[in-house]
Amino acid sequence: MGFIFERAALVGVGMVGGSLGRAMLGRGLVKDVVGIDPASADKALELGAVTETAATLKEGVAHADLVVLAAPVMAVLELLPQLASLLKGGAVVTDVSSTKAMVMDKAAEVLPGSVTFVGGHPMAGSEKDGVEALDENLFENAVYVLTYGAGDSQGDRVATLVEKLGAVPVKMDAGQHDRVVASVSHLPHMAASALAETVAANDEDRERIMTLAASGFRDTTRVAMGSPQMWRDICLTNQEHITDLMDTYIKELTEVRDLVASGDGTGLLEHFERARDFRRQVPGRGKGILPTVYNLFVYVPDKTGVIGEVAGLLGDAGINIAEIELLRVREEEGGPLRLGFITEDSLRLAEGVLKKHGYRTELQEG
Ligand SMILES: NC(=O)c1ccc[n+]([C@@H]2O[C@H](COP(=O)([O-])OP(=O)(O)OC[C@H]3O[C@@H](n4cnc5c(N)ncnc54)[C@H](O)[C@@H]3O)[C@@H](O)[C@H]2O)c1
Ligand SMILES: O=C(O)C(=O)C[C@]1(C(=O)O)C=C[C@@H](O)C=C1
Repeated sequence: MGFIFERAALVGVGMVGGSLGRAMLGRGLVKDVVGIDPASADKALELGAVTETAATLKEGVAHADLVVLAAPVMAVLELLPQLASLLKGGAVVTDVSSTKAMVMDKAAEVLPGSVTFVGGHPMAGSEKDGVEALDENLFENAVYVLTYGAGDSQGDRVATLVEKLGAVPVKMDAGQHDRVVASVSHLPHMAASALAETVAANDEDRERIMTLAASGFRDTTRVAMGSPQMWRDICLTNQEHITDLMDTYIKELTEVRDLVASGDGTGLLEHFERARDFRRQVPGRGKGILPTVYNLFVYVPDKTGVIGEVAGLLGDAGINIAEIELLRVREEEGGPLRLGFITEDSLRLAEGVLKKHGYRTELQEG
C-alpha cells in the first residue's frame, strides 16, 4: 500500500499526537513523522511515535505535506498564525482539537490559499495525558469528526487516512460539532469535576469516603482525572454551548433536589425512569455506526501473568484482539476477562484455542 502522505509533522506530541504518530507509522500511512514539541519530542522518538524531531516550527513543517496540530486548543489558535508563512505550498493542515468553530475560523483567517485546512476531532481518548500514555490502537473503531467543504479532495484524502487508522470518519459542520460535544463530552466533564469537588469538600468523612468509593463514584467521575489544561482550553473555546447546557443542568438538578426534599416518590420514579430510558438508548458498540464487537468471556485465575498468557496464546495463533477488559477479580478466585473481536471468525478461533488450553469460556455478541 502506498503512503497517503509522505512526510507528516506533528505539532504537539502528547497522548493524542503520540497515538496518531505511532498509528500512522505502524500502518504504513506516512513515510516520516517529524515531532515538534519542546516537552515531549525526544520521548516520542524513543517510543516510536515520530521518526525525527525538530527544535523549531520552521524546520519541522518546511517539507511536510501533512501538518497535524495536536496541542491543547488555545495553543492551536496561537500556532495557526505562526505556521502561515512556514508551510509548504499544497500542504494539508489538520488538527485533533476538541472544539472546532474557533479553530476553523482562525485557520480560514490566517492560512494562505496555497494550503488546505481540514478540521479533525477523534472521539476517542482517555483521562491520561502525555506521550507515555499513547495508544496506537486509540482510533480503532472510534468516530472521527472531520470538518471540510463539499468537493474538497484534500478533505477526502484525510478521511481516507482516518479510515485506514481503523476509525469511522463523520463529516460535520463546526458549529453543529461544538453543540453536540458540549452535550456528550463537555457537560459530563463539568458534572464530573463538580461532583468530585463536592465530595472532596467533605473533610470529616474523607477516609471513609476513600474506602467506600465504589463503581458508582468511579464511573461518574473518571473523566475528572483528565488534563486540567486541556479542559480549561475546551471551556474557553466553547463557552456559549457549555454555559447554556450548564444552565439547563443546574435547573434539572434543582428540580430533582426539590423532588427529594418534598419526598415526592412518584416524581422521583418518573425522573429516574426517563433518565434510564434515555441512557439505555445510547448505543453501545455494534448498535450505532460503529462495527459490532464479538465478545468472548474467559474465566481466568488470580495469578500473575495470566492476561499475558491469554493474549500470547491468541497472538501465536495470529488472532487479533480488538478489546480487552478485566471485569471483576476477587483475590484468589480470579474473574472474567472480556475479549472483543471484530469478526465472528476470530471469536470462534479464539474460543477454540483457549478451550484447548483448558480455559473456561462463554460467548456473547455485544
Ligand atoms: N485527551 C483526550 O481524550 C482527547 C481526545 C480527543 C482530542 N483531544 C484533543 O487533542 C489535543 C491534545 O490532547 P492530549 O490529550 O494529547 O494532550 P497532552 O497534554 O497529552 O498533549 C499535548 C501536547 O502538546 C504540547 N504542546 C503544547 N503547546 C505546544 C506548542 N505551542 N507547540 C508544540 N507542542 C505544544 C505539550 O507539550 C503536550 O506534549 C487537545 O487539543 C485535546 O483537546 C484530546
Ligand atoms: O474518555 C475520556 O476520558 C475522554 O475524556 C474522552 C473524550 C470524551 O469526552 O469522550 C474527551 C475529550 C475529547 O475531545 C474526546 C473524547
